[in-house]
Amino acid sequence: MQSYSSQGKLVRNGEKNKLVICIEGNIASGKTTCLEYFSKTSNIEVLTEPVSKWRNVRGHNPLGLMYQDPTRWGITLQTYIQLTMLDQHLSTIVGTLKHCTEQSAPMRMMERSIYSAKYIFVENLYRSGKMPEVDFAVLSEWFEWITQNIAIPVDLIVYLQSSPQTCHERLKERCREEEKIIPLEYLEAIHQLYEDWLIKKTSFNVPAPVLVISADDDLQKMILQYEENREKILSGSNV
Ligand SMILES: Nc1ncnc2c1ncn2[C@@H]1O[C@H](COP(=O)(O)OP(=O)(O)O)[C@@H](O)[C@H]1O
Ligand SMILES: Cc1cn([C@H]2C[C@H](O)[C@@H](COP(=O)(O)O)O2)c(=O)[nH]c1=O
Repeated sequence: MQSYSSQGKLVRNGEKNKLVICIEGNIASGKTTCLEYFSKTSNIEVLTEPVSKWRNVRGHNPLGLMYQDPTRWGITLQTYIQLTMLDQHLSTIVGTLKHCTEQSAPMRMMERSIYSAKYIFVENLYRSGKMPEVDFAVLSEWFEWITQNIAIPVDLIVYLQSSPQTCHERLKERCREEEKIIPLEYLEAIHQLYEDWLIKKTSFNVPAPVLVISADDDLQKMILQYEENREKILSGSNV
């Protein structure tokens, strides 16, 4: 079922009042770990990034292909990520939902967003000269059509701000096969794009207020920070 917002955008019925929190941050900054922590809270629907789809679409691995040859496969991966992110934003299917007494949780926490896929990763491929102009133009046309015609509400962005060095260490520890070739410079470029977008606010539209949590700490200290910020996060506020 669908309806239209006052701006004429397509809206998924029943989703109008759901609070949407996006957890943003560099690769291996601790987003999934954060989502796993909050998944223990009642009435929160948790949606992690569909990385398994990006690693296996009908037997193909666009994530792996992109890291091997970004110029050839960047558009393929990013087109698919844009689709799967849109699907996540619009999905009415309940994610990891603990102790939820309602049919659909009043709050959704999701890992990244269609916005960061475009403003961070597509942008990085393009700026680093690894995405041909025509691929960037086609992806941009798709993104603009989607965001102009479909309501993709986000109420709060939680930015896990971490140093690229920390991410590099954690990435090596996590040891995802496709990511073994990621150099520190790649994480530095992603970090800079995140900082320009969410801290300096000089690059692209920021679709929601931003709550910054420093994410270089060990797990125990991160949990303390999540508890200190719990009320803000669950009320969708950064103040
Ligand atoms: N605060 C932390 N301190 C140390 N290691 C962490 C911390 N948070 C996450 N990790 C580990 O770092 C790796 C990346 O974390 P993950 O949550 O998967 O990051 P992301 O989802 O942002 O890519 C995982 O191996 C995870 O267990
Ligand atoms: C959104 C997005 C992600 N990727 C890549 C970056 C990482 O290798 C994985 C996601 O893993 P993370 O630990 O959750 O950061 O996917 C990409 O290349 N393009 C994108 O738009």
